[in-house]
Amino acid sequence: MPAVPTRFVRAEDFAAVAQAVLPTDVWDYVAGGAGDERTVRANEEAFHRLTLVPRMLIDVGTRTLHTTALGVPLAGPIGVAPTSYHTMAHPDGELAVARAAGAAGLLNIVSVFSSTTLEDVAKAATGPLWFQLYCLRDRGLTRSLIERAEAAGYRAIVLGVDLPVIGYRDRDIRNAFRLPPGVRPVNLPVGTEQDPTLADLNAVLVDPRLTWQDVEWIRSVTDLPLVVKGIVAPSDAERAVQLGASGVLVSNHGGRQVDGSVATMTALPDVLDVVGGSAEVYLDGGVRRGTDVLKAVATGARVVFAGRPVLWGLAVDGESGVRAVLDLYLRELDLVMATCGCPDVASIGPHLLRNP
Ligand SMILES: Cc1cc2nc3c(=O)[nH]c(=O)nc-3n(C[C@H](O)[C@H](O)[C@H](O)COP(=O)(O)O)c2cc1C
Ligand SMILES: O=C(O)C(=O)c1ccccc1
Repeated sequence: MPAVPTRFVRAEDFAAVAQAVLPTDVWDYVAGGAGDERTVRANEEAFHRLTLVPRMLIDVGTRTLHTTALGVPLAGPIGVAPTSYHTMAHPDGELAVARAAGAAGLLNIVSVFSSTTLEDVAKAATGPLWFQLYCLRDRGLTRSLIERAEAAGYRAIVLGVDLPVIGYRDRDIRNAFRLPPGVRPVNLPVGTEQDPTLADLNAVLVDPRLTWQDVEWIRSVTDLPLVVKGIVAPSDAERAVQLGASGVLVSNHGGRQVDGSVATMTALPDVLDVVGGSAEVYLDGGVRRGTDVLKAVATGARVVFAGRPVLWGLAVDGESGVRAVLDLYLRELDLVMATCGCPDVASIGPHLLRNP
């Protein structure tokens, strides 16, 4: 086990310490969501409503959590969701997260709004990386980012489609939140002299006129598999797959975009009904415990991703804090698989759910 105190028994134990060490406005940026934060809570509550029906007298003496995503071997069906500006949380930022995810053998999705260049993250990484892109107003720049990700060894493009503009986030508005000094979107050509709000930066760069035609264009300019992130409507998932997406990441951006948006675990079964046979389906939002991972995988998710908990670990203790958070997910998942009668990921199925 990593060198962190045993008071960290669950991922959420890192939240309280992270809150204590981060500046208030940075904590609010990470923790907060859109509006009254009903969807932030709904994501977690949807997991709580699902109940498990463990199975007994199955040989679980030898267990493995191994799985794959788009052919990439992984130590488990949990990964790192893309989040912006990791050096806000810890000076080692994205490098610490990449090292921790690699050491754990887990998939790491790197945000285009990283505060470390995508090339430097790739050099530090020892495990698989996917690159999360927002389509920018400047299509030449968008294309060059895809080419840089290909050259650096990223194995998929994850196109974020749920952020035409940044949602109405009460906490950030109240705090007039701005990027801390020295924290910049270094993949992108923006000056270092301004003192922009996130919404300003976003409005300058990200294209709010994006449509399905642009998804086709992005699909056409790369040989990397395409994952569309930020979908909750089954018809949107269907269209993404028709246009050539290999995967769909069911996400409401951690409740940060549309307050009142459906919880991701509520949306997941309907998305699976439509595209589950033809694409891999992933989920994020409110995944906090090994039981949550099990419930999502039992419903049909290939891999689930954690956003805020990774940032809590990063704020608390850099690389080893992230490693500790990821290890908690794996350890909890291993034990809940054993106690539910699942020796491997393939044996996790809807038979374990009370309301499949
Ligand atoms: C501080 C923060 C920054 C984020 N930045 C991005 C981003 O740059 N790109 C992206 O696709 N999603 C971003 N997200 C959304 C996450 O990828 C993910 O959908 C969400 O955090 C999952 O919910 P969870 O935090 O409850 O695990 C961000 C989320 C947070 C909390
Ligand atoms: O804060 C976010 O959730 C996010 O996705 C984002 C996107 C662009 C710039 C900064 C943050």
